[in-house]
Amino acid sequence: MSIQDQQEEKNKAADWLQSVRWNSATDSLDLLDQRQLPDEIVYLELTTSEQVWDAIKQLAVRGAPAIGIAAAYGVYLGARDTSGSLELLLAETVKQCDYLATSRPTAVNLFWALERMKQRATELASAGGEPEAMKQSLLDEAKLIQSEDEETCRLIGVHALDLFEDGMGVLTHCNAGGLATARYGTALAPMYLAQERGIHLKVFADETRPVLQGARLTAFELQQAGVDVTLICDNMAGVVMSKGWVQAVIVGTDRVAANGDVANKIGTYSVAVLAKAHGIPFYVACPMSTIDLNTANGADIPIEERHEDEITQGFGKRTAPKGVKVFNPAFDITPNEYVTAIITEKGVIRAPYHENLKKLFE
Ligand SMILES: CSC[C@@H](O)[C@@H](O)C(=O)COP(=O)(O)O
Repeated sequence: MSIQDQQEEKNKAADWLQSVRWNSATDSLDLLDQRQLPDEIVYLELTTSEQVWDAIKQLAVRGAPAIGIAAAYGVYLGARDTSGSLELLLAETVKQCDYLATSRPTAVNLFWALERMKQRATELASAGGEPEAMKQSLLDEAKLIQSEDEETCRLIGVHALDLFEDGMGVLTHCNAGGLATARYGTALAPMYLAQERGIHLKVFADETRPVLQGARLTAFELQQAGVDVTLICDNMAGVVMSKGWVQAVIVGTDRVAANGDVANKIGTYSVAVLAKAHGIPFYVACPMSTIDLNTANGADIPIEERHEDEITQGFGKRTAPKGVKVFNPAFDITPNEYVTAIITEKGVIRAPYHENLKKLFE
């Protein structure tokens, strides 16, 4: 059975909540609408690349690896109705990749996945053959991106768990869990593996203002899995650290620059500073596809700014005066000196990041 078929079998049999699911019966992308969690489990049935673009923009699917996977399927959806030659199909595929790349700017996994789809399309077109076969191969590539991510996340979990001990308190920010990836997550992968192995970790989940990925998603998925999780407001991280309840912080990331600066959900930088002040290690977990050696440092990472309503009337209730000035960056940069280690599928990387990140790709 090919890896793509295995992915589809897994999808059918999944006993965990999948953020992204290819539905071969309807030839559609079934996306878990994360905006509706934890209240409702609703899958959107997407059949066009415009719908995928919108789902990424509106955070129906979010988290760097999951965005990349969804976009890869979006390329297929956008290109599949093209009729005519291989050249036309290639041109349409490239157009779809460029279009989907405009949905969100920070997570480099989006651009990584789209580049991979473009390269695959170029290879297929130059190899010749039937356009229909090329379309199928594009779909297979998207499935491959998804199944590889599952394995990658599991490996990240294995390496990260080596840094933790039974009974430790671990704080996390935002959601870098199964919902943000194909499965397991990055920062949450060691928590799932710890549970499989009977190791007890006590997780503190920051609620993560303004759109509460920590409360709605991290607390939800860990609770569903039976992991010991305590939800705190973002401004409580200092107090739980000062009480000695946290022995490690672990977060995901949307992009790691060549010098080890890390972009992640707004508020991550504050957590890193607090961790340093309390002598607590601050770990960043990510697949290698999140490391961007073409971006020299954090200042060069584009930071998405989102609508002011997320702050002034998030979830439909007005909580700030109309017309007040608002600043709403979705991400911040944690400078590399705050990062104790970066955990990838290939192992644990420590400073000097400039050299060690580069070595990772050699
Ligand atoms: C494994 S997901 C890593 C990051 O993408 C995650 O921590 C994060 O910041 C997500 O932000 P979001 O705006 O919800 O897409």
